[in-house]
Amino acid sequence: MDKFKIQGPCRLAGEVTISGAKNAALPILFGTLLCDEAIHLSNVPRLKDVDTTLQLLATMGVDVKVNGDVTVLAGAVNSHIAPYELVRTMRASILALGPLVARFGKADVSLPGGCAIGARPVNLHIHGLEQMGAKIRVEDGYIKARVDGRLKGAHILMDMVSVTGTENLLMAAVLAEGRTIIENAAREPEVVDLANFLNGLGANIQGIGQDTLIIDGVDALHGGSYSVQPDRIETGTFLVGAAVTGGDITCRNTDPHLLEAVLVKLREAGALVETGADWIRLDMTGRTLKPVDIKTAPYPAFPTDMQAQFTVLNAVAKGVGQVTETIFENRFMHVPELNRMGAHIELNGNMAICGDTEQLTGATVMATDLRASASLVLAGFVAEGTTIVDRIYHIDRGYEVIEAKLSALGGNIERIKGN
Ligand SMILES: CC(=O)N[C@H]1[C@@H](OP(=O)(O)OP(=O)(O)OC[C@H]2O[C@@H](n3ccc(=O)[nH]c3=O)[C@H](O)[C@@H]2O)O[C@H](CO)[C@@H](O)[C@@H]1O
Ligand SMILES: C=C(OP(=O)(O)O)C(=O)O
Repeated sequence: MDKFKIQGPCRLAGEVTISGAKNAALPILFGTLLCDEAIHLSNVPRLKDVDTTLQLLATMGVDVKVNGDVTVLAGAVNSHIAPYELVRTMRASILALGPLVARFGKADVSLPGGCAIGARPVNLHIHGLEQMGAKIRVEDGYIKARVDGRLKGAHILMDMVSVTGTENLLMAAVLAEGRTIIENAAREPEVVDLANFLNGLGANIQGIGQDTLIIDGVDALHGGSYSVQPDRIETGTFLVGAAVTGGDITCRNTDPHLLEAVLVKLREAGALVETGADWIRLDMTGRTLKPVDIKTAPYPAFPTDMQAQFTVLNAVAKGVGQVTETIFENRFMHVPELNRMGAHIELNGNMAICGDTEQLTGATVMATDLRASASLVLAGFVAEGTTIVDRIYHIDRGYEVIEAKLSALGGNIERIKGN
């Protein structure tokens, strides 16, 4: 297993180009299953999760060409099965369910395995599809969905805000007969990107970006081209990196409107933040980092995928900052590791109280999920001495060439190849 070796302290400064968003690219790639004509996608990040998705599509008979951009032709799909071997490495594989059952009337998708950040059930995905007429059994670890003919439009009230749940039902509704209304839909920018992509192929979705989506089903989608939106979480991670190292960075090819809640908190933390149409600069030179209270919640509130990075910010800042996690019940796996590096963070239920830290010191640390791993890398830049971050396959799932981007910004980080 690969590891990162980080020699701290170091300061991040310079320019970095932001990649396409993982959490938008994945649903869009699964959305190509809805259409039998060629679809050309640009700004697709080169990530482990994208490779897994392309592999999954290929096992179903989809023709996939990667040449910088990605061209997908799902004209000759010959399998409706998403097998455990691939699904276990990536929870987003559940997004095969809606498109397969909508277009082919059948889908066997392995239940995603347990994940470190919480139980993450998929009851809302299943219940919504049942309301649209699918018969669903869970058997041998697989969700098996069947429908005779087309799915039927339905009025669906989701009792929790679920990002991939909304995406699955949205994709299913696009080819269903009649009108589907999804209430309490997720409003995350990645849901918006998926909906815009589908409308570009001839879908009829209204209410995009709002919590009620109205979808009038169409008989078929046509081919087309789409460029995936910038990754707001990658952007936010780099910005926090500059904030905690007293740095000065500019993120290019990004969109400040996608991370307003994060920028508010970075300014509150004392950073100078400037934005343009497609760039964000954060300058912390000579400024004092202040702790900020954050509480994660569905968009447009503060994103759970930025919680671990802000926990590091609070650990490093002078004073006490409170981090409340309301989305996932087990998303503080980075806290004991940060404490091993000298942080003073106390866990109390879904709250982390981050006290004053004299100086973080390098240590060997292990992370169990993607953003936790990223937060440990940022902590390594602040720490005095050598930090080894183990199990970085989590990072490779979601950050494109992260060590190259961070090195170019002055981060002293190298990958140690494992077996
Ligand atoms: C690939 C992708 O886009 N992943 C993102 C997506 O995950 P994901 O879509 O899995 O997260 P959800 O929005 O579904 O989860 C929100 C909450 O709803 C619960 N829930 C969800 C579905 C369901 O059927 N039943 C249920 O109880 C979950 O356990 C969780 O407590 O949104 C999360 C919340 O913004 C992000 O952290 C992930 O990065
Ligand atoms: C939790 C995340 O991803 P996933 O839903 O794919 O596990 C994430 O992107 O932070």
